[in-house]
Amino acid sequence: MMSPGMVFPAKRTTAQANTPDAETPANNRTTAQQLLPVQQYASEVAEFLRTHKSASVVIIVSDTGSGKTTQIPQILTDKIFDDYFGGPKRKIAVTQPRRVAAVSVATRVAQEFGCKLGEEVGYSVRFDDMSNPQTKIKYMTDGMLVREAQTAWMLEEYNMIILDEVHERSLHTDVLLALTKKASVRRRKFFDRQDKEACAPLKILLMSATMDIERMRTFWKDAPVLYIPGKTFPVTIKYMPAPVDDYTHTAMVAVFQIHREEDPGDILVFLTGQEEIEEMVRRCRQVAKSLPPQQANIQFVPLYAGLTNEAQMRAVSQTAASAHNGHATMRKVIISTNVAETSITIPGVKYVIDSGRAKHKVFTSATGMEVLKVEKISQAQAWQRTGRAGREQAGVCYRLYTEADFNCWPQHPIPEILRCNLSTVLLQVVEMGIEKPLAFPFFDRPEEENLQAAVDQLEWLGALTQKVESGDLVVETTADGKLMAQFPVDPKYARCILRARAHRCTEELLTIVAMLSSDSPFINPAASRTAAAAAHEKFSSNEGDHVVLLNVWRAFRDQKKGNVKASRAWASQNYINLRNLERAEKVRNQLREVCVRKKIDLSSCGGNTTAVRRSLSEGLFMSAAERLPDGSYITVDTRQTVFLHPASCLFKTKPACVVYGTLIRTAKLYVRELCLVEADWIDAVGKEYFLAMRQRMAEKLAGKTTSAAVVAEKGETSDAMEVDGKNADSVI
Ligand SMILES: Nc1ncnc2c1ncn2[C@@H]1O[C@H](COP(=O)(O)OP(=O)(O)OP(=O)(O)O)[C@@H](O)[C@H]1O
Repeated sequence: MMSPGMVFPAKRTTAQANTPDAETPANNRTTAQQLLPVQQYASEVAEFLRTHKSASVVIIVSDTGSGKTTQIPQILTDKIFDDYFGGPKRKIAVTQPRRVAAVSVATRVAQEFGCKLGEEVGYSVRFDDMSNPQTKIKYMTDGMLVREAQTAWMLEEYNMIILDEVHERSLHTDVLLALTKKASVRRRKFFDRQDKEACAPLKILLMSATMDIERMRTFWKDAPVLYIPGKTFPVTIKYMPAPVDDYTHTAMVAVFQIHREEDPGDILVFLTGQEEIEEMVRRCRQVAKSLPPQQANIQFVPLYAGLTNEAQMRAVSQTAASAHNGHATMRKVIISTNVAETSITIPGVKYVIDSGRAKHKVFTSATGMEVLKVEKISQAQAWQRTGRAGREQAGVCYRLYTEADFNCWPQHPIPEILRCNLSTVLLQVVEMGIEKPLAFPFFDRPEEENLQAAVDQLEWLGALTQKVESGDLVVETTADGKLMAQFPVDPKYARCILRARAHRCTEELLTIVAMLSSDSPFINPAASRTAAAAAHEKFSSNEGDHVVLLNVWRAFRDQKKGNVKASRAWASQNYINLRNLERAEKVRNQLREVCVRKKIDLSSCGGNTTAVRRSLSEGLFMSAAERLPDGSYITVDTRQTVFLHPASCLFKTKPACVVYGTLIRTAKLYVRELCLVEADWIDAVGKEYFLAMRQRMAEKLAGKTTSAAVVAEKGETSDAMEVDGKNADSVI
């Protein structure tokens, strides 16, 4: 709907748009760039910003694929904007909710800009920075910008922050919405006090194809909106005539039907999670083996957040094999989670298959549990997925749900901030000097109970103290909390590293936390599962999955003393993914740097893995489960029934007490990344916590407090891994 302040420029032709004048950004773009709607309206963008020069925030909305992410930042580097920015200095941060988008878009824009990646155009994602002080356009994950804000919350380094894909309402984007609002007010004050050199005003630009414009405008007090019309290429939408029971099976049928019947063009399939994707890739490869020779030109590539940067980039870039040059070519099928949902262009993709589902975090403050669940997506997300087709040519999107179903979905996703454990982000916010986190101007305020739960958790972890002053909750980070905030990991793992000082095993904990922050080091090829399992057996441990990771790391490190060739041979013999280990090594080096910088004692326990488990127990005591006499497991704090995940090395040994890294709900509530601990250890650090939690649960049961579920557990939550395959012979 049109709203006041929204500009609909008159349709322009390419020729008009490219007429150079002093008011129009210089046009040295390629023809492909010039054809993009955003480039055709470059002079309107300039006019819009000039008109609203004094506004700290502006909004640009245009269709998916029209050129917001790649073109707007480039246009803004033009010298005609010197006046707008208050001088020639230009540094623009463009945030993305996901790593793969930040890296792939930066790579593309560097090419278009004609520079080496990491120079004028760069990126910064967790554990990987390709930028330098001269970088003008820095694509970065929203999480990285929040991290930078920890040391400079006014973001003085930047003239402009572009919050891209703002519709997605990722946790960090929401923090940045509030933070940039505060920073822009403060910087304006500095500027007006003539401190112009020190701090230019901060400009904020919000972009998306599918944002809730009215709400954004309200939050920003009537921010002006520029709507850029125009599409790149049409995308035909096809719905299912009736609901499907098993979307992975239906997706597979659709893939092979497209391959058989439709024109060349790559296929992007949206599923929900790593296991489901790997399983579909495996089954597809199996089916592909029995295709007639003339149809054998098909390859399957997984894409999910846990893959290394390199593996992700391979999935999203056009390989020589899948280049469509007019001849019968290899058809690439990318099977992805929602990491490919926004911003990125995967060259060659003509068909999108959308399962209509994604794995979301759901947090219940009553139990303190954050669980990953498969849920239906929102309409905005469905449109973003559709938008991955039609970027280089006309496309088709197959929606594996009915139109009637789609029409009932919410328009926008539930913001992550309302559905996740807030402790990590709260620690960052407090470290920025925000002492009253409950009064932080969140775009959508998390329930007070949820915020309080996060503050409590951080207090239990020893990261902060809290007190009530004049009716406000005031928090202060402890010395340990300040250190914990330095590590780019969940505070509970930062606490494990800090506890390792007392047990003299910081080196080992750095390894484990780095390995947990990277993808699995194990390879399990379908064709040689038994051989792989036998090879992995030598790293096994009856102390838990963390010690297994440590064993792999130690074997890897010993191998590294030999030469590269020997290292490769070792990895291949042992079904180990060397790349993932190398990534873990990089992460480890960064964590170690934090220790060196902060003078955290670095010690090793050698073979004494009890020290390692003890450190883990002291960081993860809030995630502990114990065995009951009947062999089942419950969580120690809130007495929830859980199941040990079959992939854990402790699945068969059924220990009396464990701490765990993740909870995942499929048909059952599973705990994963298990470590064997003594009940006494967790009691020693968590006794008061357990008492408090049990008391709280008892009060709730007695109905003394109100309901605490943060998000109503709504929508279908079945996980495809648990659903029996149903026949769907033709879906398109
Ligand atoms: N890596 C790439 N390879 C080929 N073409 C690309 C690539 N990246 C971008 N493009 C082209 O640039 C166009 C604009 O992409 P861009 O990401 O800037 O659009 P957008 O408006 O930000 O889309 P979205 O809202 O989906 O993020 C794409 O439609 C595509 O034609």
